[in-house]
Formats: sequence, structure tokens, C-alpha cells
Amino acid sequence: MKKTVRVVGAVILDDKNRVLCALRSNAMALPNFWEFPGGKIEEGEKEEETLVREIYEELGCTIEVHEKIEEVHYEYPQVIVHLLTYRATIIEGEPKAKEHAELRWVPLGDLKSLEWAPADIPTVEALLANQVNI
Ligand SMILES: Nc1nc2c([nH]c(=O)n2[C@H]2C[C@H](O)[C@@H](COP(=O)(O)OP(=O)(O)OP(=O)(O)O)O2)c(=O)[nH]1
Repeated sequence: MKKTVRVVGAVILDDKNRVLCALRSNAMALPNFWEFPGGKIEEGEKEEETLVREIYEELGCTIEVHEKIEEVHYEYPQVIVHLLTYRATIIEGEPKAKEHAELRWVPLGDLKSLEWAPADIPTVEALLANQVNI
């Protein structure tokens, strides 16, 4: 049976309604797909705690986590990803790509121009459908 992993992703918005998008590197699973930075929820961790920890590890900045945006189960060939995305804002530091190939601030309306990890599409759709208060 395929393993299911619980993953959280941060939809980090700035004051110009741009979203911080991260390109997965060749060293990661799903290389060259864009994603919402984040990672796997560890045993005993709250979703919000995972996000704050992962963003600090991956981007070197501190975020505040706001409301949940989407919850998606997506079946990849090797694994089932249960992805939870949350709106977030940076409260300290400048994001720098420590593990990703690239970071890019993308205006909300241009999000579809990137090639997203398949599990992320419902979150992109929710953002475009204006279901998120920004
Ligand atoms: N972080 C993140 N992972 C995503 C997204 N969409 C998506 O399908 N995934 C997948 C890719 C991976 O299979 C899994 C998360 O793995 P990860 O590599 O980011 O997590 P991690 O840093 O905790 O894991 P690890 O490399 O230390 O094992 O979820 C997304 O938007 N953000």
C-alpha cells in the first residue's frame, strides 16, 4: 500500500498581493515543479508549528500563520500527499532559497504561468477564485 504523508505549505503573501513561490531543486522529490514552501508534519507537531519551523529552515525567515486555504489528497506514483495550505505573512527576515532552486514573488493573477506540483493546483484555483481574504 502507498504511504500517505501529511504536508503543510505556506501561501506567503506580501502587501502587493504577490505570492512567494518556490521551485523544487534537483535534489528534492518532484524536481522542477513550483510549490508552496513547507514540508512534512512530524510526530506530535501542530500544522502551524511545522510551517513556522520549515519556513525558517528553508527560507531563513519567520512567518505568522493565518487561516487554512485548502486541503487536498493527491495520489502521486510513489506516495499519497495530504497537503494543507495556509495563508501566511513574513514577520521577520528576508526569504532566501536555502534548499530550493529559486524563489519568486509572483502576482496573484500570474500564478497559473508556473508549472505547479499537481497537489498544489486546488490552492492556486482557490487563490484565483478570490476565496481567500487578502
Ligand atoms: N513542501 C511542499 N511539498 C509539496 C507541495 N506540493 C506537493 O505535492 N508536495 C510534496 C512533495 C513531497 O513529496 C512532499 C513534501 O516533501 P518535502 O521534501 O517538502 O518535505 P520535507 O522537507 O519535510 O521532507 P524531507 O525532504 O526532509 O524528507 O509533498 C507543496 O506545495 N509544498
